[in-house]
Amino acid sequence: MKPINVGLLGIGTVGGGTFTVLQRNCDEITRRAGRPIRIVAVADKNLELAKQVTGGACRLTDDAFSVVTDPEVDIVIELIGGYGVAKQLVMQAIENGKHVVTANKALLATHGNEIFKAAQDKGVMVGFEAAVAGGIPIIKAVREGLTANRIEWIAGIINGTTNFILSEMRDKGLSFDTVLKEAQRLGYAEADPTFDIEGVDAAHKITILASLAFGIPMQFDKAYIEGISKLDAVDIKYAEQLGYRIKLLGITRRTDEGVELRVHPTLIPAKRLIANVEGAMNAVLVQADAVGATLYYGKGAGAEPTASAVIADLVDITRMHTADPENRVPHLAFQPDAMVELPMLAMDDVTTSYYLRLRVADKTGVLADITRILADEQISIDAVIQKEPADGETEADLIMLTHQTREKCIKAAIVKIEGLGVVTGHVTKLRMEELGK
Ligand SMILES: NC(=O)C1=CN([C@@H]2O[C@H](COP(=O)(O)OP(=O)(O)OC[C@H]3O[C@@H](n4cnc5c(N)ncnc54)[C@H](OP(=O)(O)O)[C@@H]3O)[C@@H](O)[C@H]2O)C=CC1
Ligand SMILES: N[C@@H](CC=O)C(=O)O
Ligand code: NA
Repeated sequence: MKPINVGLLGIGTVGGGTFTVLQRNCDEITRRAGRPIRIVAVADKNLELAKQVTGGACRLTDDAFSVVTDPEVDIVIELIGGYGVAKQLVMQAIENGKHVVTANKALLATHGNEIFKAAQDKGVMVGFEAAVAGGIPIIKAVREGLTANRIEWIAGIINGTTNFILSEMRDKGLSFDTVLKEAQRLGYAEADPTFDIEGVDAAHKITILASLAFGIPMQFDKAYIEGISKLDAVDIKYAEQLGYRIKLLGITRRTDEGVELRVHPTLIPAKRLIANVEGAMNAVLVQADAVGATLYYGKGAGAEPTASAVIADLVDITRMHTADPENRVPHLAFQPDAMVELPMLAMDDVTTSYYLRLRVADKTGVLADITRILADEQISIDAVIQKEPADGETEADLIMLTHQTREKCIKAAIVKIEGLGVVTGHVTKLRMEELGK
């Protein structure tokens, strides 16, 4: 059977893993794809690295544009990253009639609408399984496995680096910087690790999932994003005492008023499976009307787990290569008037429960003042813990869990609470999600 020819752009962590797994499992992959998948060209700025990984088994170049114009290439795999040259390469590959596989969630979340439109017009496929939750086949699950369902919400631990940092800090008492360096050494972190830490990478991924789930265009610019850099170890401890774990979650939910799209540290009941996802592992919980809740768990980062998803797309495209473009699985389920029917919800209008931590004077009447402010904003309290002041101190931590309320109400209450003379400094606010019954 005639092989399908692949051009690989970028042979770093994921590119290297892809080359290795394709070679190692060559026979099985060929059998499953129905024909051999052959890497005919590799482009990387570092030719020495390319030589080392490939053993010189194919054409090597430092000019990625020569690969996307190469008439011999059927599928281009983009594993360079970023939105600059990667976008030009992907657009040129499509323009030249080549199918594309990419792990680049930053590129898709910000330019996906343009890329998928170009691919649709040209009748080529764009595979992006590796772009969300690495090796977990979540794109396939949402696009194909759950296709009968009306998806209600998706919540996921979709950044391995931050989950690894939170787990290692909690379990081993290691410092943030030490664990981040380890995540970089293990190849989990983005080229710019602030994308991981500040929640941007998770926001890219949840933007893609929201598009797939609700049939809306990618709207990364409307995502609310808060990372873990301001998370305090004391809140992780108090959350545990209250029976919760703090995880950086990407959440998207269809409500009557619009679509929520948000990333922030979130308290989750410790008994939920997803609360026990540790290290660089990812997990995505999908709530859908027919099937109910389904949970997908696995490695979201690293060379071979991500390669597994890249190669799954290669095999898919190889199988569908000859199918009529009109009858392939659509890239996304775009609906022309989805924007009107399903506007994106501003963060102020999102409803959730909250964990509040305040530093208060150890005086009578303090709690009454605070609860009055919350009541004025129609916020009801679920639980309160007041810590004893440490020896020699006159202030103590007060932790409150609220029932569901709107973000704008909690913000208004916090402004008033911070204005009380008995409250020192800022109120720490973390969001909570029950994620099931
Ligand atoms: N690492 C992971 O676990 C995961 C990564 N991803 C995504 O996969 C993509 C690749 O990530 P990763 O493999 O970690 O990144 P790496 O930095 O390890 O690999 C990228 C490679 O591309 C090379 N490169 C950069 N610019 C060019 C260019 N203009 N022409 C040719 N080669 C170039 C780099 O060379 P040099 O180093 O010399 O710049 C490097 O070898 C990114 O989009 C990332 O977000 C997705 C899921 C998981
Ligand atoms: N930096 C990302 C890599 C995979 O997408 C992560 O840590 O999850
Ligand atoms: Na995936």
